[in-house]
Amino acid sequence: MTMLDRAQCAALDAKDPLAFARARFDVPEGLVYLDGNSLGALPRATADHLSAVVRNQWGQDLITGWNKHGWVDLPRRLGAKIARLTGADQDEVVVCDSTSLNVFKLLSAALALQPGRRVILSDTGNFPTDLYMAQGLADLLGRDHRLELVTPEAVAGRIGPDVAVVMLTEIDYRTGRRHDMAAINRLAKAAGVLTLWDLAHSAGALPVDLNGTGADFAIGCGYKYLNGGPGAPAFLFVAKRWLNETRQPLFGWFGHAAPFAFETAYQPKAGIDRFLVGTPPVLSMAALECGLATFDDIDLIEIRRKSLALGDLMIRLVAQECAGAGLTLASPTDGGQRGSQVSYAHDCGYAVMQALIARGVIGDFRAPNLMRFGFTPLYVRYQDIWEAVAILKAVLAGAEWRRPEFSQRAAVT
Ligand SMILES: Cc1ncc(COP(=O)(O)O)c(C=O)c1O
Ligand SMILES: Nc1c(O)cccc1C(=O)C[C@H](N)C(=O)O
Repeated sequence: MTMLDRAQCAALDAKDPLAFARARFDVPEGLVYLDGNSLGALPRATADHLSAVVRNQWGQDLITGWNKHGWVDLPRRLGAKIARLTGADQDEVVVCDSTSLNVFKLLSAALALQPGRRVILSDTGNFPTDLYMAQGLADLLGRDHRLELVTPEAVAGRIGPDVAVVMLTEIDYRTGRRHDMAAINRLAKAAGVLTLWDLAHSAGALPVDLNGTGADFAIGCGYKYLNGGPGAPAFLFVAKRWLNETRQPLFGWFGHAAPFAFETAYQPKAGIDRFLVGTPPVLSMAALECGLATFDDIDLIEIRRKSLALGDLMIRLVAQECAGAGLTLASPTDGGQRGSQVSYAHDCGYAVMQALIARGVIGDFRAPNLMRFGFTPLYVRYQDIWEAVAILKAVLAGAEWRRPEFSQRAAVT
């Protein structure tokens, strides 16, 4: 294979059809940001928009803002934008609460549709909060419900008549390995099993086709590829066929048929609104609105194409520049099996990542030994990958990562 150099990476940027989108973000000068899979970068419009919402809408219009500025419609308005990114209809998605809470709500709703089935099936690589919420719910239900974990490869074979729900994260947060959503949905449907997908590492990173593949339920994050800011509200999807069949157990007034009638008895609203609980966090939603606007006029096929090209480039450059330096690729080499990140195992991965961050290359570390690099095609350039690998090579060749401060674990990694 021919050697790649910086000039070739620059040439890829020069003909990148998504290059214009970087101007939609404020990425600090001199930084290579490869952690948009954990926290998306700041959209250029967010600070002014938030300031206007605070000063003009809240400051001037006070309580009248709920009607005057459509604050009350934000969960549906933003949900409709996420629907476009996830292959859903506009009335099937709503923005609310956190991913964890939405797991609880939708898993409860799904289990209630499956009397007589007791198993929640997931895989050992799933993100812990999803597993914890399922364990908590199974405890609460106390009717022999249980969470069963198998390896990702064994999920398809385990789908069967005792399984109520198969709950999976499409893209593994550690390795970027991708589940075949269409195949799992097909198998599940044939066995009478419902599906609940976590799209935290999918939404905004690759085209998702919830309805086309027959998904039943899904949830996802607003602060990763959707660029909604730290702690941005999450979203949830319920397929139309279940919308009025299901209820979730958190009977909050925003899910009530007539919240401002202030009745004492709960009556769920028709449609997706019954999955709302309480008052929407308007300022956080205003930030997420700007995050979602970064996708305006952008084709997700282009995003996927560039995301895979960035990942392939990283894999090729690391093989070329860092051979024998103790890195083992932990992500699929086949792009079709991979999300928008590449991870490497290294015995001292945490310290190496801290040394990289100190030199302006921001990725992250996941225990026990994985260094993660995420690619956000709207603002990551091919030259950034060159830069990241050149710095990785220098860090691995030197001794700076052995400095004691780089081994001290921070509270949040
Ligand atoms: C797959 C997945 N699900 C859920 C979460 C987090 O959920 P929450 O936003 O409720 O903290 C994350 C990351 O934080 C994640 O990677
Ligand atoms: N949600 C996060 C947080 O509150 C602090 C630090 C990181 C996160 C993350 O999103 C981590 C992320 N879900 C992961 O893939 O590991």
